Amino acid sequence: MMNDAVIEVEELRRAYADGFTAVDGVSFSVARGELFALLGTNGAGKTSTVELLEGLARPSGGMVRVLGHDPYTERRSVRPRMGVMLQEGGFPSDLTVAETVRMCAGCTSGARPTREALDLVGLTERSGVRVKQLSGGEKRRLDLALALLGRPEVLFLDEPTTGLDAEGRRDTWELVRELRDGGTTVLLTTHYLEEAETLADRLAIMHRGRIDVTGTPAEVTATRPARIRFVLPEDVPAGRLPLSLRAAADGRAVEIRTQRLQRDLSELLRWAEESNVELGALDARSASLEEAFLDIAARGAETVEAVETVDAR
Ligand SMILES: Nc1ncnc2c1ncn2[C@@H]1O[C@H](COP(=O)(O)OP(=O)(O)OP(=O)(O)O)[C@@H](O)[C@H]1O
Repeated sequence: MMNDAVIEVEELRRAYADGFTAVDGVSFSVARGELFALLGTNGAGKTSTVELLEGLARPSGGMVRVLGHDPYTERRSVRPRMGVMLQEGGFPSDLTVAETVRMCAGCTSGARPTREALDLVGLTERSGVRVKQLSGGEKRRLDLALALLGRPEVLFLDEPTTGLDAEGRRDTWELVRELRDGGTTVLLTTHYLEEAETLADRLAIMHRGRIDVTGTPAEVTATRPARIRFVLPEDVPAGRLPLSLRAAADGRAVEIRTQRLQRDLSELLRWAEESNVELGALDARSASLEEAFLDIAARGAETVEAVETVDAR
């Protein structure tokens, strides 16, 4: 593992009291100033993993280090240096926004001024409003302001943009990116693939307690084939397709999955041109993170792929 890793996880396991193993041998590391996204199907074990990193529970097995410390047994050394935005923040709903921030600032050493914290998340205008009157998205932003109060070195964001509208989501992305650029290490869980694709330096996709694939968004996407789809005219049997493309036909509808999109597409178009065949509903697209995700969700967790096991940074 690298020396400047801010988060290090090796063979991490978490079994609940009922015997269910929610985290089943997870390993990864996050370098200083890196933004790492943890994606996964519902119940994959993301929150169970992040809670171990935050020191909220003791692992059943394996190793966790945050800033070089065990976040559970050495919580006092680590907690002041981390910012945590849980999936559901619990704050007293009768206080106003500003009172809530001030109350939290009271127990945070070196806290940002209230005004600055609210400015960061665009809640300044709402500072006199009671928390219970905030919208869901505004509550998420207040959660984020609280996580940022102590200018943390490492920031844990559990689904930070759930419930935000498109503009709020983009504002949050911008802020998270600025924090990362300023040197903050960020671990983010999200259900929004676009969020991971845009923000993450590296990501991991979890499925049933394990990491199924990990790497940069481009590396993860590159593990999946591109796709060409079209419909053959009624009078052109699939048998007339070039040999290399024939296997993909199912009646008139053809779906070619390929690692060599340009080559196969050129071959197809050349053949169509020469044979004077009009391809219906022609659609060719590169693999996307969404495709990688859906493939993993549809598959078992039996095969573990690592497109990147050594950190590039
Ligand atoms: N206290 C608990 N006792 C037993 N099982 C639990 C407990 N908490 C969570 N689980 C189970 O552990 C599994 C992983 O849950 P976890 O919340 O970590 O997943 P997740 O990836 O964060 O899911 P989501 O995307 O739906 O938030 C789920 O099957 C869940 O039902």
